[in-house]
Amino acid sequence: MSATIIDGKLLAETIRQRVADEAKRLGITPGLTVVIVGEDPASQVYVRNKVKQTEAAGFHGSEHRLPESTSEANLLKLVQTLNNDPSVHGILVQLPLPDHIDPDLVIRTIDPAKDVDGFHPINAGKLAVGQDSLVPCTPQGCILLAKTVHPDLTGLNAVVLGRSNIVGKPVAQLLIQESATVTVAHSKTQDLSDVCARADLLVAAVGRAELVKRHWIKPGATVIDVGINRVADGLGKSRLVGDVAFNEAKEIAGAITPVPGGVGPMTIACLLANTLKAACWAEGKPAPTF
Ligand SMILES: NC(=O)C1=CN([C@@H]2O[C@H](COP(=O)(O)OP(=O)(O)OC[C@H]3O[C@@H](n4cnc5c(N)ncnc54)[C@H](OP(=O)(O)O)[C@@H]3O)[C@@H](O)[C@H]2O)C=CC1
Ligand SMILES: Nc1nc(=O)c2c([nH]1)NC[C@@H]1CN(c3ccc(C(=O)N[C@@H](CCC(=O)O)C(=O)O)cc3)C=[N+]21
Repeated sequence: MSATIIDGKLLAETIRQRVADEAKRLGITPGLTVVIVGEDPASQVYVRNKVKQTEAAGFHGSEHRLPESTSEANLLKLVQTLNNDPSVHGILVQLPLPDHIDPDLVIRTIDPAKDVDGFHPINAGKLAVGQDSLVPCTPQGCILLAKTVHPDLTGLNAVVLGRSNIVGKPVAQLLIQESATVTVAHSKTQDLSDVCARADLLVAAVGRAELVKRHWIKPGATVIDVGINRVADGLGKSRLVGDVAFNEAKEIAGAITPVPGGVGPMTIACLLANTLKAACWAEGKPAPTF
């Protein structure tokens, strides 16, 4: 039997529409600023989509492109200027940054109230202790996609493959909050395929093209594929694949997200939702949830 393909593009569209409607209803024009240093190709894809969708939602979008050679001090100065600009409700500094810039220092410099990525230690800490915060976008997207299959995640055996601060760890935090039973696997995990094969819900966020094979998946499981990996298509061009070998995985999974068209679009939808939340806080209005 072939798995249900979870349509992230469609759900993302629905959420973006709701966010746009709420902003309009509240009479707020949220402002989102993206800062990009250098020319990382993954970031280019993300920024292209983001800019289109920010404007389509009626938000104010702006972009700062800095050359690869920009100094850390220069970037920190820009972040401080944006922190002090009341028309900017959300600040996103594209990662990865060039090697001469410390990403943790940059993240810590962003005002936590404008940290729409949810990467600041204040926001990571609030998420860990269950306080209202700006929650990382991709992990929020993963939960919303999983809930299209399992509206209640209580008691499910969830395996998160990957333990990064931006995806794996916050996904695990959100799943704990949803009362799933959570295992976090990573590059030091023994018997990785067996661990994954026990999952009712498998979230793959490793950044290894098509690492997760058919036999890693429990029959009927729900698979959320976070990976965005660009590989050669053999015809001199490139295509995107996930961390899951989709064609074989869909033969055994109960439901699976595609790449593209799965988690990626949800990340941007949740970014807009976070920006609206930050704007509501700034204006002293109650923030809607999605
Ligand atoms: N769809 C979207 O919106 C987004 C997609 N992404 C994509 O998600 C993927 C993961 O991103 P990110 O979390 O930033 O990546 P990181 O490289 O920061 O983390 C990767 C994690 O996977 C683990 N890992 C790597 N290789 C293996 C392996 N062979 N076996 C087991 N575990 C392994 C690492 O383990 P260890 O800790 O032991 O090193 C680490 O915990 C990437 O493809 C990225 O492009 C990222 C953000 C948004
Ligand atoms: N500070 C920061 N925050 C991030 O959230 C962040 C980042 N830096 N750096 C790069 C990664 C990667 N990422 C993606 C988000 C959406 C798509 C996306 O929209 N993908 C679509 C389209 C892909 C295509 O067709 O080109 C899809 O999967 O369907 C891709 C990649 C966010 N990231």
